[in-house]
Amino acid sequence: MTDTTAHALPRPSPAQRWLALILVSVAMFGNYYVYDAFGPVVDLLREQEGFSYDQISMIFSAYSVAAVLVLLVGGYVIDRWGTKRAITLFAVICLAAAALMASTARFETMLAGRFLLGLGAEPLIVAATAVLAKWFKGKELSFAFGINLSIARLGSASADWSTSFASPLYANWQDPLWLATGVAAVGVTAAMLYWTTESRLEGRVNLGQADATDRLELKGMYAFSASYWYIVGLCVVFYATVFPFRAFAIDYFQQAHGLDRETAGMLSSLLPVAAIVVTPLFGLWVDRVGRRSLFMAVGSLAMLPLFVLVTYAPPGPDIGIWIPFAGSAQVPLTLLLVMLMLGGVFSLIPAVMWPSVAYIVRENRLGAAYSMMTLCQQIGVALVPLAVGRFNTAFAAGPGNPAGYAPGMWFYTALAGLGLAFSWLLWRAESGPGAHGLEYSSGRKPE
Ligand SMILES: C[C@H](NC(=O)[C@@H](N)CCCCN)C(=O)O
Repeated sequence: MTDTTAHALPRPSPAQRWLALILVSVAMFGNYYVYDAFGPVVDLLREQEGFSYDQISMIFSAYSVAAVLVLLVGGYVIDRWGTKRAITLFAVICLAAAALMASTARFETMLAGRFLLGLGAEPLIVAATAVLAKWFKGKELSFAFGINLSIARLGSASADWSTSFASPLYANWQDPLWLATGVAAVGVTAAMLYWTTESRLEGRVNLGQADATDRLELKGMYAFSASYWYIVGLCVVFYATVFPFRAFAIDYFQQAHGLDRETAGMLSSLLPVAAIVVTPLFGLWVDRVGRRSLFMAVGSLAMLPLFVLVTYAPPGPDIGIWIPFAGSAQVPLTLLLVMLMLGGVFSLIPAVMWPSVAYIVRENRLGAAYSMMTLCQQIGVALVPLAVGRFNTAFAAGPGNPAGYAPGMWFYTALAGLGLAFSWLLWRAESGPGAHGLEYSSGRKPE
């Protein structure tokens, strides 16, 4: 179909747009569920299969190594195959990865499974973004992105909640991973339904053309401003702290704080649950008042004491919590407050940080800017768990020696300090003459 013929067609109706959004979001739900299904079985792999913390960290990092490699070529696949085929292909890769990880407790197989997951999951996120741009461009695009991310985070929370609603499966390490494979199959089904939907509507509605994927080319990166690189720095240390902490959190709460798996799962789920609810609200607030770099600095400052608190502060009284789908539990006040604070930071920083790039980088370089940011993010997320695993092993962390987890927590604190330094540098740059308007609601200094 020529561009002129496409423009003569009507834009998709709201019902058609929302159907596309739901299908793509279910595919993302499956993606995030599989990613986070590994954390709740860490203790079982250690106890039943004799995995060391070093091996667990390597498995976790294999995702990011694959992500770094695939981010360099993922855009080409999407361009060549089109979003509807690409999204299905990547969802099938996630399904194969989930099945491989569930199939056997051989270290090399698990490593390969997690690597395969990185090859499928990261370009699936890129393809999902391209799909939303196609259907929602000029119509509630930010809101659609927000809903998509909230449904994806529901996948993360559900993986944590599975320690409650699927507790009989946790008699062994394998069954929870088969459940994750089932969820990945639901994701593939959603991706295929999306393929059918788009194919049926082709020639009947004007789906326009998502902007050609602005590929990641290393030449030209020097042209990005210092403010962009400060945001990238914050992105790296922020996610390299939060994602590895989440990966080890359920095991950590069990071993170092004596919680049972269900309670540890519920506590860990507070992070994505808070983000589901609060991220869009922070987004709306910041759009209204601006002050983006200040908000990032405040988020970084709030994160700084949390890992020290969780290590050294007295647990305080037990508090009853209730979470839908997971049930109720008694959790120590200190852990509850720390997780709520971290949930707040996990809502605030992503809500402000990702959109801020759009104010700093020219529109035609945005794709490359986001790809570079994600690539750097994944390098950090690959390296930090290896370091934390090394600390845990070297200091013999375990239920008999909870103090052995402290060096890992100090490492997270050091990263949070680095995040504060990056956001302070950004705030300083954005308060001076070369500012990009991050501090203004409109993104521009009022005349
Ligand atoms: C928006 C952001 N997404 C990412 O950082 C992805 N590159 C990695 C997602 C890993 C799966 N849980 C986010 O989730 O905040």
